[in-house]
Amino acid sequence: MNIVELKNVKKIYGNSTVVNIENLRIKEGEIYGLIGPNGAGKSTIMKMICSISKVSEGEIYILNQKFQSKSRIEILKNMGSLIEGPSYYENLTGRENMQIVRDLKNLNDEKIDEAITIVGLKNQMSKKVKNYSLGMKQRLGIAMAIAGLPKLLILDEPTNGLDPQGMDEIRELIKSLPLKYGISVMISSHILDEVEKMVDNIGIINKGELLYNGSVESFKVQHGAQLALRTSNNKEALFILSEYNGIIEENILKIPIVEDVEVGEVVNRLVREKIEVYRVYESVKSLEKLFIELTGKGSL
Ligand SMILES: Nc1ncnc2c1ncn2[C@@H]1O[C@H](COP(=O)(O)OP(=O)(O)OP(=O)(O)O)[C@@H](O)[C@H]1O
Repeated sequence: MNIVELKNVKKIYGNSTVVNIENLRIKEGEIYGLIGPNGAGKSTIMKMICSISKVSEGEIYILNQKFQSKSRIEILKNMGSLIEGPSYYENLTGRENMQIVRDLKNLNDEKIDEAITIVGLKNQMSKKVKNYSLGMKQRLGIAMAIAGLPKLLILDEPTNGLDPQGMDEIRELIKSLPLKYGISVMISSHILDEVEKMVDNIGIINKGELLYNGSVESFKVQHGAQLALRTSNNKEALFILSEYNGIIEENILKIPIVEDVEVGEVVNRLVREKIEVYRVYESVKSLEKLFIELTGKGSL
């Protein structure tokens, strides 16, 4: 089942269309990464999914239910979100903040304890939030969003500003949510390497449009896999294989991936020209590089 589906969704501000998505689907049980540079439209998409911002055109379905004013409250019960930072009270303790969430969401203490345990803040509840580290604050924000175990959790750049250890903790936490607690996750980021490690599928977005939607692996195969060769004379080899428009990077000759049969031919041609081939392997570009190629600019 799709947990989220966007059909021909547009967000228009005045004369500018900042989001224009024909089709975007997130399956139940997956972690989906929405990736794009600043201003690409990630927050706007998430806000529309959470019904914080109105859709200008098109339809959004959550768990196959169309978002309409009459179904809104029922649908929102199945969702938790953390968009534009958690909204906690710095001068209150973690527990007091969670008690506010308990009352707002009409939950019991058990549900609150469950959320606190999932995010690993059980021993930090009596501290005031202003004394929390940034990572702890993010985890508290996630606890607030997952209290009551919603079916879908929406996180806008949750690892922003965290140190590597804090990032790792949040990543591990997010990774545990679908299998252990049945929570599907939609997460946005402009730092691709971070997301790559935890998502099942990605949507690459630029200027409000979805440029790619699918697995990280098939994205790499479609856009990034190359044949890498280490030879006795890369420059000569590059010339011999000139029709491939290859490049030499760090002493490795790289050409766009060719069929298996063609790989043999490529090697044979080089050997015939007295070039020794020491190594042949498939090299995959980093998502960051692919992203720059696809959008024409860096993501940072
Ligand atoms: N209330 C608004 N009025 C007019 N334009 C807006 C409004 N909110 C957002 N935008 C525009 O919509 C575009 C998408 O913004 P959005 O915040 O969704 O991008 P983003 O991908 O989340 O980027 P960031 O990571 O910087 O938050 C931007 O060009 C932004 O200027």
